[in-house]
Amino acid sequence: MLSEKLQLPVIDFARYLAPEAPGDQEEVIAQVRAACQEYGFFQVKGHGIPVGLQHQLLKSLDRLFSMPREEKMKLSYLENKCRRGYEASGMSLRPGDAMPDSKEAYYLGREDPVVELSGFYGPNVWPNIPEDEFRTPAWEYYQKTSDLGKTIWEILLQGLGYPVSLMEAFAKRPLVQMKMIRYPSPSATLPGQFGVGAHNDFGGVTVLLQQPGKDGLEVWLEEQQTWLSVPAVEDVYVINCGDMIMKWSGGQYKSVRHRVINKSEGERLSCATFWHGDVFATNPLNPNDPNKETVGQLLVKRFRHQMSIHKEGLAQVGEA
Ligand SMILES: O=C(O)CCC(=O)C(=O)O
Ligand SMILES: [Fe+2]
Repeated sequence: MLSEKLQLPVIDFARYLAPEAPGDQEEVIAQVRAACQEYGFFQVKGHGIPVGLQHQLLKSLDRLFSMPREEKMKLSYLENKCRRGYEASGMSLRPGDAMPDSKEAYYLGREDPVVELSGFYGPNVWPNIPEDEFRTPAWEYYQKTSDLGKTIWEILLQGLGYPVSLMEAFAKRPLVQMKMIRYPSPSATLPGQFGVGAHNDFGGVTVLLQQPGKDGLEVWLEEQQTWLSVPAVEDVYVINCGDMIMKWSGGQYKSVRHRVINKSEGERLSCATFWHGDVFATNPLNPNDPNKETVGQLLVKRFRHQMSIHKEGLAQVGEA
């Protein structure tokens, strides 16, 4: 079957980050544009994130999720204004899903000293683990993937003919959320239960690290009406566009449905960094867009019920 031979394009970012020949960067921009138009997803090598840091990050996830359940529950994201911290297995259920996700997760975001805008900005929650075993590698990794997310936004802008300078306003105080995830082994998963049920990512660019050798991510191919499995390859990132990008690019860049089924024996780790943009920024993918909806307003619309936003916070982002 055609779908069995299909694979998402693998794009070498070294040619964008450290071009050696004229036209190198333009080539990468064209490859990313084509992939986002066709699949809404692509893979990246030559991204500049050291493989040693990826290993350290996965080790820190292991360390975190191995904590006793009671200790993890003390860090619950539901108790936190900025929704940082721990989400237990069975907490995410999308409308129409038969069963909640089997995954457990831990959320980090920007490290701002005080809670602002009802929780859009604020400090992280750090587990009681020696710093060099969690906080230091996790934070370094957060920053590196955040840089990569920003680079991808720059490339997406240029793909539609816009200058990189638009990023100045868009990246003023960008909302960047990191979601560390552990999936139970297939034998500990209920029949019909997904690691993560089918969904579209909400916002901007997603930078995903899958634990090498632990396949699980599947992407919906509308034309073939089938799910495409994306192999978990060492040092290769999976990138995709969220709904905000699809909306703002007038549908030129796709946001595509995906899900996770842990296929390998044993647990599976992954880590996704979601790069959205400044709370007050408007559409950079069409600066003439008459719709002046902001990143913050779109986020509130989608997550109003999951966030701890009160009236005052809604007014502050212009969503009274
Ligand atoms: O764990 C994965 O491979 C993907 C997770 C995902 O799609 C998400 O958290 O939005
Ligand atoms: Fe996703």
